[in-house]
Amino acid sequence: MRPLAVDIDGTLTRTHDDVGLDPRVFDALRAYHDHAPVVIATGKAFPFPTALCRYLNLPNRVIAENGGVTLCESAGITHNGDPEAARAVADAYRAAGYDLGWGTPDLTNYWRETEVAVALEQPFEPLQSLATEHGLEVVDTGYAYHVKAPDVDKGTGLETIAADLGYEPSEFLAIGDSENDAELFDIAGESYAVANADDTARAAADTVTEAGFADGFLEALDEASVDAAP
Ligand SMILES: O=C(O)COP(=O)(O)O
Ligand SMILES: [Mg+2]
Repeated sequence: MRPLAVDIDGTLTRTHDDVGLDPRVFDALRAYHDHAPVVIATGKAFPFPTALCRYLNLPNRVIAENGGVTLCESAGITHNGDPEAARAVADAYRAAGYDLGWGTPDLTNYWRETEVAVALEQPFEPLQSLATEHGLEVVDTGYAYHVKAPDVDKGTGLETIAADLGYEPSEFLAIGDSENDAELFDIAGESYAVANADDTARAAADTVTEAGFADGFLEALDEASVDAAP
């Protein structure tokens, strides 16, 4: 079986409004790990995927902050991107009278080290211009705007983790739902967008599942195991 790189929000969750994990994914991920490595690849800050690994009792193989932070056995923790520029964008956005939109405490950004996330209800245009001014880009995951370095993404994160595990990125199966998964899909050998995926993810994926959210994830696992692997 191929090693697996899987997104969290929109892929392991129940619906768009119920962002809780579908409990069926716990057994599915643990069973997958019995055969091949599992990498959690997310836009969320570092503690979220590491906590997921901890409570699934899986090794810490994590791409967080859209590649801004990675963790794997031998490489340990890596930091990538331009955290100063991301902080400068957040400061300028606030100085212009806008808010990151998460309330207090802001647990979306509290542990975030290399990028900044802004709630989708907040004005996009000023965020986009400030990001461009600072050499950054804004990615819309369907759950947040992420202000990040353009040369860092889940694909570059997978390069780090794959090398650490002794695989090529092209040996991986990737499953996700949004534009922050596109580079992961490009570099993986086999990729599935779940049915709720956005246009960018659908276009980048080899296959779009019939079912959405966790049902789509489980469907992708079934299909991928039929198609054998390296
Ligand atoms: O936090 C987000 O905005 C998206 O997270 P995800 O990459 O796990 O879907
Ligand atoms: Mg997602």
